[in-house]
Amino acid sequence: MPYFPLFVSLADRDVLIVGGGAVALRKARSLSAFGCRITAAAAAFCPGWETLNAVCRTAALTGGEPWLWGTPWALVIAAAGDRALNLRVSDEARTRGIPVNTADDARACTFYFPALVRRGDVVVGVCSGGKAPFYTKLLRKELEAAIPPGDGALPDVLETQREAARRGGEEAADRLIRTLRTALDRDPDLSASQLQALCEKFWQQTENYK
Ligand SMILES: C[C@@]1(CC(=O)O)c2cc3[nH]c(cc4nc(cc5[nH]c(cc(n2)[C@H]1CCC(=O)O)[C@@](C)(CC(=O)O)[C@@H]5CCC(=O)O)C(CC(=O)O)=C4CCC(=O)O)c(CCC(=O)O)c3CC(=O)O
Ligand SMILES: NC(=O)C1=CN([C@@H]2O[C@H](COP(=O)(O)OP(=O)(O)OC[C@H]3O[C@@H](n4cnc5c(N)ncnc54)[C@H](O)[C@@H]3O)[C@@H](O)[C@H]2O)C=CC1
Repeated sequence: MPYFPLFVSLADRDVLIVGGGAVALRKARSLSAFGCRITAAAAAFCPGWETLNAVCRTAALTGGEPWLWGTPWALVIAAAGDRALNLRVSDEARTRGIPVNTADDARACTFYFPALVRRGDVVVGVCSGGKAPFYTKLLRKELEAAIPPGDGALPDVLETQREAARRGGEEAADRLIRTLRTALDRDPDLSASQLQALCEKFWQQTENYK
């Protein structure tokens, strides 16, 4: 059964990552763009953690340590290189009703970590139902190439165009987006007011626009 992509706010929420290797770091990097506070706990941390705004606690763990569970975590990621530790962390999180991702066992996950493409507020998450992460990774690379970098500027300006887009119809609305993309492709530094002006010009030139 496929998993439903639930887009939730992590702003100002606490996330626990158990593990300090490359896999834990990749997940921490992905999460750090979403405004959560990250606490990582591991016996050792690989290079790269120092560039992240994460609280790193160095300790050999069994997963049942009371100090690990004193915080109301929004999410828990079990990504240590120790299967027994990851399973214990997964159990402890599930007992508390906390969504948990277990990096070495798809069956011990209550949610999967997606491959991500992010352009500002535009977020695409890819998942293969836990079956083929290397396929998920390829799809992510293809989507990276398909979604222009400038798309991150679109939601803020298009938010102001919803009524006009409804009145203009779907075909015109699609053309408006392509027009803005072309402009951003030429000049990625266009300001919000310049984009707004382009929208107004677009509608003035659009036939049948009432
Ligand atoms: C269930 C899941 C749980 C979870 O969320 O971690 C899971 C589980 C496992 N992954 C394993 C291996 C690999 N995972 C990757 C890569 C990624 N894995 C990610 C997600 C997920 N992986 C979840 C399912 C997602 C889905 O439904 O598709 C991505 C999308 C997100 C991220 O981790 O950031 C990220 C790509 C990000 C990107 O590129 O954008 C690579 C490739 C690489 O690293 O280059 C390999 C090596 C190749 C291989 O083995 O296939 C193993 C075996 C471990 C072992 O044998 O030691 C398990 C355990 C198991 O399958 O039970
Ligand atoms: N889901 C995914 O995307 C992938 C998952 N994996 C799995 O993810 C896990 C981690 O992989 P890597 O980061 O490459 O491993 P790694 O060996 O580089 O790092 C393991 C980390 O776990 C910590 N650790 C291990 N036992 C511990 C203990 N008892 N107490 C505290 N810390 C402990 C180590 O200190 C280290 O920080 C492995 O189980 C691997 O099989 C591997 C590839 C991709």
